[in-house]
Amino acid sequence: MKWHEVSIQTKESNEESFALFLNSISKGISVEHSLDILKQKIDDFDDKYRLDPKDYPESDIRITVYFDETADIEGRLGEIHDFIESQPLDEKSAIVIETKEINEEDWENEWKKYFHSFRVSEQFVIVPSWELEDYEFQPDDKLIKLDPGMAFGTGDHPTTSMCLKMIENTVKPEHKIIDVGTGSGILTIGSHLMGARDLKATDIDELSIKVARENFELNGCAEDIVLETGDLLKSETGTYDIIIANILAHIIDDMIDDAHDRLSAGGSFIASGIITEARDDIIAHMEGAGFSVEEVLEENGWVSILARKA
Ligand SMILES: C[S@@+](CC[C@H](N)C(=O)[O-])C[C@H]1O[C@@H](n2cnc3c(N)ncnc32)[C@H](O)[C@@H]1O
Repeated sequence: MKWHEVSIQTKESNEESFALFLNSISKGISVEHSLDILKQKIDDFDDKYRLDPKDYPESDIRITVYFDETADIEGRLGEIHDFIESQPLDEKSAIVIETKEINEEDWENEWKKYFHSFRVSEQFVIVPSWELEDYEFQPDDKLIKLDPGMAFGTGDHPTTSMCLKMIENTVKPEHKIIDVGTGSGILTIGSHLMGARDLKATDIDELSIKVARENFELNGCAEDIVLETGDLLKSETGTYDIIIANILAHIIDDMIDDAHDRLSAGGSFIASGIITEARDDIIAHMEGAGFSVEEVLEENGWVSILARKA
């Protein structure tokens, strides 16, 4: 299978606007940071990784989207140019757009250049499958082994890492959990590492289901997880102690009432993928539906909310 790869280099301050827009016209995005930014974010980055500056974006970030071979790529590029024209973005004239056609197998190798092991929370460490042998972990580390393939969820996006922090503090072995929009499966794997064994992961995208299945096997947790294609909570009939969803604000908004219905008394809703501008509306909707908001994390224009059913 061939894919059209479209990558956009720009300022980090434009990430949120691009992420929202590109997620609305594609199945998912990846974001790579420049060497300067990575060095700020990851301790001892220089020592750990062999650095070839050619592998990293020259601008702050490079956002990449993939369209399958049947997509009207000229039309998509037109939409991207219209978006740039119409939005108040920083340093528009410096935005660089590049396109290329790639084979699926090549794509998997491209990923490996940019995706490295890193600590995402006190206990969770993300380790790509090809770095497993080299990673020197601490006794209390909980390793999420990952090969994200073409699914969203490497852990380096704040919407994912904030969920993992909430999972670390909330999930107990006795909890029954559903991860809606599982992507690479990362949040379900994190929940399994916290001891939960009654787990369900769903996604609307078949490719994510395939990647999640492979990652569950890589982490030795596939047997404890029901993995299914699904649209939000629409066909769910069970009751859960924790519902996790890292999608987008308007989609989270659509599922608040169903989440309340599907939670046991005292159950938790971990909702992420919410832009700061939508935070207050989402909180108001949650409170109106009968939730009490217990924790709000914010990073880089993104918000994650932990709400409890009374
Ligand atoms: C931002 S990614 C999150 C992936 C992963 N859970 C994480 O935290 O990194 C959102 C995921 O939600 C899925 N998704 C989007 N709309 C959905 C829907 N209506 N029902 C279920 N999944 C959906 C997408 O296919 C994508 O895999």
